[in-house]
Amino acid sequence: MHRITAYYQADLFDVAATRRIERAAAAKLPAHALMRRAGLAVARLAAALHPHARAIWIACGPGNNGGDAFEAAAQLRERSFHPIVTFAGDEARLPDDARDALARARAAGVPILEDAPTEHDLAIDALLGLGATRAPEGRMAQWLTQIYGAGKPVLAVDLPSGLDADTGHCSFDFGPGAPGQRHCLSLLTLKPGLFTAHGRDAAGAVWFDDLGCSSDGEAPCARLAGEPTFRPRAHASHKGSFGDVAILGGDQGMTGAAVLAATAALHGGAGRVFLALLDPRPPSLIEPWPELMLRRPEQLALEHLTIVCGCGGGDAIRTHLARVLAQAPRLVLDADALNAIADDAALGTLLTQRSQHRLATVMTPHPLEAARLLGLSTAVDVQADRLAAAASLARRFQATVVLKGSGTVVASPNEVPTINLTGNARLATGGTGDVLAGMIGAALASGLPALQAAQGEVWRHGAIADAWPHDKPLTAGALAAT
Ligand SMILES: NC(=O)C1=CN([C@@H]2O[C@H](COP(=O)(O)OP(=O)(O)OC[C@H]3O[C@@H](n4cnc5c(N)ncnc54)[C@H](OP(=O)(O)O)[C@@H]3O)[C@@H](O)[C@H]2O)[C@@H](O)CC1
Ligand SMILES: Nc1ncnc2c1ncn2[C@@H]1O[C@H](COP(=O)(O)OP(=O)(O)O)[C@@H](O)[C@H]1O
Ligand SMILES: [K+]
Repeated sequence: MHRITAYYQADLFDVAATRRIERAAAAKLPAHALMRRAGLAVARLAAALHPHARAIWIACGPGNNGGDAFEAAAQLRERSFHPIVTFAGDEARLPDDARDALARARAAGVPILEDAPTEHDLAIDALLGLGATRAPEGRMAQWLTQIYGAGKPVLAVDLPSGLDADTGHCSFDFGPGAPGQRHCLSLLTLKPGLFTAHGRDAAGAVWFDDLGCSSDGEAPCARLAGEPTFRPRAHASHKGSFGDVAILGGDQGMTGAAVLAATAALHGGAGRVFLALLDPRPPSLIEPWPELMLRRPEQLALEHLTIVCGCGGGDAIRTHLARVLAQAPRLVLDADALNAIADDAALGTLLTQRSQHRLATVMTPHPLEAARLLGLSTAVDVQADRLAAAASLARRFQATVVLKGSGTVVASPNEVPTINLTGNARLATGGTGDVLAGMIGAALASGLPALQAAQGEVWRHGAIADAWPHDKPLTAGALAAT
């Protein structure tokens, strides 16, 4: 068993694959062995995290997720803890493994109660796991509110109950947990829903135990990206070795977005950075950055540059897009460039054709921009299945897609998508997306392929935010200059 961190690379499996892995594993083992292992893992983690917990409330549901926790209750009782089980199910309809585990909990002397205890030191959420088919209601919903709203530590078995394992979509509002308060032990496989959309808030710290079973032969539906490899700079290098980036954006009133992308590209290591503002009379925003070189948009030699296009672009970006899409060898499309493409099928076709000409493209939509590109009405439709949305955009436009937000997804045609675990809600402040676009531009300019550039810079952008001092405000300007 180990804790999952942002540094860790791992395969993620959806519910269908996990079910197949479970069946294959169970077929090779004696009856109930898998559930005993699962219960033991839960008990060990609970004891390790909260060795002094007196009252441990274990809320068990009607399926095998509850079964895992009956077994954990028996194991905790044998270790001299005082678990109290409440059961939201029908004993006569329990699956075989869970019925056996319930008998073991009773034999160990664990009280099985109807009502939630008035107080607890630790709650174990085992109401629903992979088999959740609808929103928890009635007693289950009430217990979940008590478990996640009490401000007390929670350990979720396999999944926070009601969290969709494939998508991270929640049918129950878990709200945010205090740091260190929520833990989730994922069993047999790691599931993508724990790491994106609402998953990170609901689960808190994720732990993994494969129960001694192999997932070989099953294809992962996604991967945790893990830390990118460090790219050393050769001593024998010069500014031409790291490429030229041009930022094309910054219409009237939005020049700041383009300046943020430019300064991020500069600090991201680009050899030279050109700033081509769309605002014909820009305010003197760039004075603190003498390294930036100002150009008119039509002066840019597109065919020799890495272009970051669209930050603060407004409507004015539309007149430049056809030329940029046709000529730029390496291109990051952000913000208003994406909105323009969503509105204009001819631009969409030019974008799709780039891959045939071996021109590298990274698109960096937030959920609403992704929805527009997919012809969906709201960001909620994208958030309902972020992996599918990113993969669908990558396929449609034959480009690398960075779908931003908690658990940023990076997808490329014919590649397993990755989920990034760096970053936090302090990034939810204006301009941080422009900074990311500039960073990816610098990585593309240095010669990295689109997918590698996107994965690496998404990781670094989030890692900077994670390391940000708590007493210092995180602004996009400061982030760009780091
Ligand atoms: N077998 C083993 O050895 C191992 C099993 N493992 C464990 O098993 C878990 C999967 O178990 P599972 O398939 O039984 O599904 P689980 O999530 O417990 O519940 C299904 C039940 O809930 C019900 N139900 C659904 N939604 C509901 C709602 N909103 N409100 C109320 N009821 C609702 C649903 O009823 P139905 O939808 O059919 O009406 C059905 O009765 C997995 O997550 C892992 O913890 C692993 O540790 C490996 C070892
Ligand atoms: N809650 C969050 N957790 C992790 N990252 C976040 C969160 N909120 C925002 N971010 C990151 O911050 C950036 C915001 O980008 P974007 O939405 O384009 O904002 P803007 O247009 O203001 O630059 C993205 O990289 C996104 O992934
Ligand atoms: K659960």
